[in-house]
Amino acid sequence: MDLFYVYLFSLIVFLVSLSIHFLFYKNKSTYGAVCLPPGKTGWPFFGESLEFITTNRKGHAEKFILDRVAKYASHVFKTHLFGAQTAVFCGPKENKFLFSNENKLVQVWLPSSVTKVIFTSAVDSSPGEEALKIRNMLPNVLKPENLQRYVSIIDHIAQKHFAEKCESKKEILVYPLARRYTFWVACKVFISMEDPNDVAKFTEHFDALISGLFSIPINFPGTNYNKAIKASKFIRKHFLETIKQRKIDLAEGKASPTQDMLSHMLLMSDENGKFMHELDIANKILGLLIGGYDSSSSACTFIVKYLAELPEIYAEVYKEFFPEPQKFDPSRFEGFGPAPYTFVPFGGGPRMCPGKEYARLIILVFMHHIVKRFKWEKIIPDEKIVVDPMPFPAKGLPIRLYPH
Ligand code: HEM
Repeated sequence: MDLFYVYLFSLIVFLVSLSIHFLFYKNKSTYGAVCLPPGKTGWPFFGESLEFITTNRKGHAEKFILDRVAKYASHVFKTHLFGAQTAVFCGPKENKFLFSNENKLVQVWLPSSVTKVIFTSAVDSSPGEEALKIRNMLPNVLKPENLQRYVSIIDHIAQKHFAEKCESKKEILVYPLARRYTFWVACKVFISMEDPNDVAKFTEHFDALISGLFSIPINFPGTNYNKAIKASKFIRKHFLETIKQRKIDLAEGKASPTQDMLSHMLLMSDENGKFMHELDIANKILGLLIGGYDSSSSACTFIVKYLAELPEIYAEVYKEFFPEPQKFDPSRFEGFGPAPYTFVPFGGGPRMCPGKEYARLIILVFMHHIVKRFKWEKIIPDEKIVVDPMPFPAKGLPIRLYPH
């Protein structure tokens, strides 16, 4: 599993570092001559983005980070990515520092190029305030009883996908299957969208958004960045229409208050009894889709990849994880786990991923369906891994299926 975690680790480091409004930059005038970490800020405007993107596309996302860690002999270095001065933090000590200093020494922040795609000018709060609202809202929307309600929906979608895409086939592409599955689940669970034509149209726009989100921010017709902005407008417009219709349906009793995240968000008020604006809701749903789509489908794909490479682990998974799963037996977690602050797939501290339980659920259902039905082997033994912005196998991870 090492490779996946290296990629995940570097992505986390990247996300964490991008989202830090670090005091070196923000409070320079207040603190006078601050001690900047070592590093280079590269070319004007481009900074080191081209090198970052190139190493990612070549499948060596970790190289950009590890080269600099070695060169500067430091787990903190400065660079310039996607139009923004950036400090990259890596290593357990540095993770601990970040996770325990949110809103004290560091604050959530996004490059303006990313904010321009995700949010609209009509939102007057900062990305930090937006993230805080999502963090406060999600536990309510994704609380265990709601997740429990979604299990049968998710299971139904997984069954449909495996029946349609795998049952009569000897070979399949895992990555497109995982993406299609996670996107269908999100469309249904977030906004009750299930018409195949709507979902397909939506997927196309969403893919354009994701691939332009972390690209060189040149807003010119034909660039990935320009396509991402257009896609984001299309998706938001669709969300707004859905939200308006849902309000009517809820008022007329044609929609259920618990049917999906959208109903929950519409009916949820803050401590002052204020409800969320329609545009606010549209932005939040878009943010959740961005946070959850690539990450979950990439995780599903890599689990399938590693289970093909590690048959002894597959055999254990097939037997299902624990001899007496219902028994209260905390000793099963004994032994040497990862050292603190070294294994942080969902981040840590106040910014820890608010979608982690939902993510675990959809990944688990996906794995349950594939493991229960098949054994498999990889068709391309050394398939290249590309990172854009999450890691994925360059040819989509073709596998040969062997039904049980
Ligand atoms: C395997 C799947 C996933 C992984 C590995 C993952 C990982 C992460 C990580 C590392 C962060 C922290 C980033 C930072 O500190 O800047 C994060 C934040 C976030 N994740 Fe996830 N995530 C996953 C799935 C999801 C899903 C399914 C959703 C939505 C339902 C989601 C929504 C979010 C949101 C909204 C944030 C921002 C939180 C904030 O800034 O306060 N994630 N995720």
